[in-house]
Amino acid sequence: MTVPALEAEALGKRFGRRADWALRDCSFRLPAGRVCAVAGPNGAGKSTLLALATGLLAPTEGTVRVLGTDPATARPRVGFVDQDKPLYPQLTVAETLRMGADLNPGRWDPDTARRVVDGGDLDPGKRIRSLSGGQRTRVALALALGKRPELLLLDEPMADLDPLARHELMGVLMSQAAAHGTTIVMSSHVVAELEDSCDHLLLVGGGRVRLAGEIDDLLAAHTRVVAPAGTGLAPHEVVESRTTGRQLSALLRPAGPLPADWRTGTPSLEELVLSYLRNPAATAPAAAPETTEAAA
Ligand SMILES: Nc1ncnc2c1ncn2[C@@H]1O[C@H](COP(=O)(O)OP(=O)(O)OP(=O)(O)O)[C@@H](O)[C@H]1O
Repeated sequence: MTVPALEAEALGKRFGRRADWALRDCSFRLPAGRVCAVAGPNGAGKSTLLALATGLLAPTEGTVRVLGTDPATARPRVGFVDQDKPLYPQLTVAETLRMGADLNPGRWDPDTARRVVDGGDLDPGKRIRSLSGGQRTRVALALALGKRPELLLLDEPMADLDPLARHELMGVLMSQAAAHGTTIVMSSHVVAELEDSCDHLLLVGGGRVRLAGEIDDLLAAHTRVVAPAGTGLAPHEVVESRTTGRQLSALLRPAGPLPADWRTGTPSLEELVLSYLRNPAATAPAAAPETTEAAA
């Protein structure tokens, strides 16, 4: 079995003894080489999970292993772009990239870093403090990618980019993943945006991992159905059901063949995610071995 890129075991974090848990009972395994979406609403625990993986936060309970070791040891092999994109405001773009090269001797890939910066027509002589939010994101991504990380952790990387820049930078990320087998983990609220790029999902809600696994497997395990109101849905696992007039609509995990007179369809990733988030009591499907496993 290959070493997972990220592995959490009963991981939990709370900020202070009396505080609520920001993240709790979080267990999953992300194989290397995947592009993984970390989705969930505001305050779900996405940033906390990424900060624990970088070692910037210490767990209150449980463990997280990164590239087969502890987060501090793995740090030289990990790139991280924080939601706040911390950069030195007084440095120019060129000086920032030089700093990236100095901090990563033997690993630094100047061509990739320059390609990311050039894609935004950024003047290398401009100071970081005079850049827009989206331009800073571009520099932060250039720094993280120039490091040639084996694992790239991105917290809301696309939030302040315009649609063109988003598309272009997503392309850069995907080509990096394909060329170097980089594992990418990126958080976002916009699930539809991740559907085309990501092959794995970690859905965090209320501080717990609600769903985890290969997106294709998760979608294939669920069916959208429309049946006459009052239809019994047993023995199927119901994630969500709603009756409007004479019609019952539901998202199920079928336990066997469905009646031929039900209308059925495969949900979109967004439908799946929203159904689980609207229904906190819905349980996750059992994970397949050697894919991301949730045991929340
Ligand atoms: N430094 C901190 N001190 C105290 N509480 C914190 C701290 N950081 C996060 N929290 C709390 O932990 C919980 C999870 O926050 P987190 O930032 O991980 O969520 P998130 O899913 O990234 O949210 P968003 O999508 O809004 O960025 C929230 O209730 C938040 O208030």
